[in-house]
Amino acid sequence: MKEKELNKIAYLGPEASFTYLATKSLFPNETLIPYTTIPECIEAVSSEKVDLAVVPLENAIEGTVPLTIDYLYHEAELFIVAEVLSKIQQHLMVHKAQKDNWHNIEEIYSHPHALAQCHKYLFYRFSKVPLHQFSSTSAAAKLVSENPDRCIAAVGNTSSAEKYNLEIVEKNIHDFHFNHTRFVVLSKKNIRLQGKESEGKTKTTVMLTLPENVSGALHQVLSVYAWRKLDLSKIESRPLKTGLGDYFFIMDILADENEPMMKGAFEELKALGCTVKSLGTYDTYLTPE
Ligand SMILES: O=C(O)C(=O)C[C@]1(C(=O)O)C=C[C@@H](O)C=C1
Repeated sequence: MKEKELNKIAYLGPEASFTYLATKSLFPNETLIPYTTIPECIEAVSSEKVDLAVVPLENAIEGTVPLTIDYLYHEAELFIVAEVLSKIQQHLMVHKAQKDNWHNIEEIYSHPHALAQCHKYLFYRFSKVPLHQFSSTSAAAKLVSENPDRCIAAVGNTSSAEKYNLEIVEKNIHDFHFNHTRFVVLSKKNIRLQGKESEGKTKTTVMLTLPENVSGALHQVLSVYAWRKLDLSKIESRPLKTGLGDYFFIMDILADENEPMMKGAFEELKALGCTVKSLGTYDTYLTPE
């Protein structure tokens, strides 16, 4: 598929969310369409309302975004065609009408991942203030902008503060300095995003289940990769939702799925009784800081 055909891109919005910034950095000239939730973004690309969707997959402090991983395994037949890594800085913001009153904040709104990234700050500084989970950081900022009379705050980025005309009253409130989020670009087709300057890293994401009641099955799976010198950059398990103790594994391998060693690995995994689902091979992009 030629890149000029990929012109409608869904993202977790509204405008100014971290996902928006990641999407805009990779697709500056395309039509970006905001959706309220991750499942809505995934559904939009699955039903071909859009060509691609960009959603968060993993954060350096909070780990995997379960909704994204679980939808990719259980609900959708999609491929990852690129990943974008973004630096994340969280700030506390209020309506400009409340800027001198912010020590009396009564409620704080943000995306659950953003609240969790600032857990220590919020706990020590605003321990009695209720925290409300919202669909995104920018949706929380928009809510604050629509309520000038309420002394409420949002946690989010500087773009949200600018877009919704809010006052940042405390900067960099995330608990750990190294805060990055990994976003993935999803497509119905197993294509590779072309024509953009990538970091030069190639990655393949695989989801697999182990054969039942086989001792050492995970060890066998890891040896399939190990003797071929295929470098795993991530392994994680998620519940299969069929019972306690039932899991699927997500593995990222730093290689192209079309390499002979990778093809051999997939064949061997299947012969061992694993189910293997590849989400495709893709490149890594960075958003400018
Ligand atoms: O709320 C946003 O701004 C998002 O784009 C979502 C999201 C996430 O799901 O992790 C993205 C990056 C940050 O880690 C916090 C929130």
